[in-house]
Amino acid sequence: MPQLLAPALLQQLQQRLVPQSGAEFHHAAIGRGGQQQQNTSIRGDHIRWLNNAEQPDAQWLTLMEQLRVGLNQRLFMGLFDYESHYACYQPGAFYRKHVDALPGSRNRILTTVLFLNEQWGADDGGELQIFDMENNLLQQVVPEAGTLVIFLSECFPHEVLTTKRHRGSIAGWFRVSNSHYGF
Ligand SMILES: O=C(O)CCC(=O)C(=O)O
Ligand SMILES: [Fe+2]
Repeated sequence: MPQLLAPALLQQLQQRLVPQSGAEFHHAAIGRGGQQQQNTSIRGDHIRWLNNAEQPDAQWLTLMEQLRVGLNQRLFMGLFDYESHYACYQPGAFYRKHVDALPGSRNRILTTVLFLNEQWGADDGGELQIFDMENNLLQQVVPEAGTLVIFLSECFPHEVLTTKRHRGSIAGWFRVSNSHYGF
């Protein structure tokens, strides 16, 4: 989906990627909970989780809350909550092919990626490639400001190609509550 957001909100979200904005980024890890580890051979981005007590984070989270309610009403997806982080990829960074949810874990259901980069060029790299479960390339998405990508977390392996420019995005996940299963 290109250009979904109001330009003013997009601009404010872009500002949060500027190092002087006061926002602290840290090296992203892979795995969850106690199994988290840094592995720069798999991903090289720096992240910061969005905070509902700050702007413009709250505006983005409000939009995603509206989407969550809409999806639940129309598609009965039972989405329980949403978490998201800003991600900065410096030149040379990438995120190798992965899925955002382990099959069967039923925690992360739907992935969103909003891109924050103005005038991305054909030679800038950093495209998001999306595959099916047989490893066929389905889409190659240019990380241009305002484009929002949404896909089922368990079903679409994806990869961020090595970027030649600073590359900003907000990745997020609609989740179901694990405690809703097994009763
Ligand atoms: O920034 C992107 O294009 C996607 C990042 C990603 O796949 C992730 O954080 O899981
Ligand atoms: Fe991912």
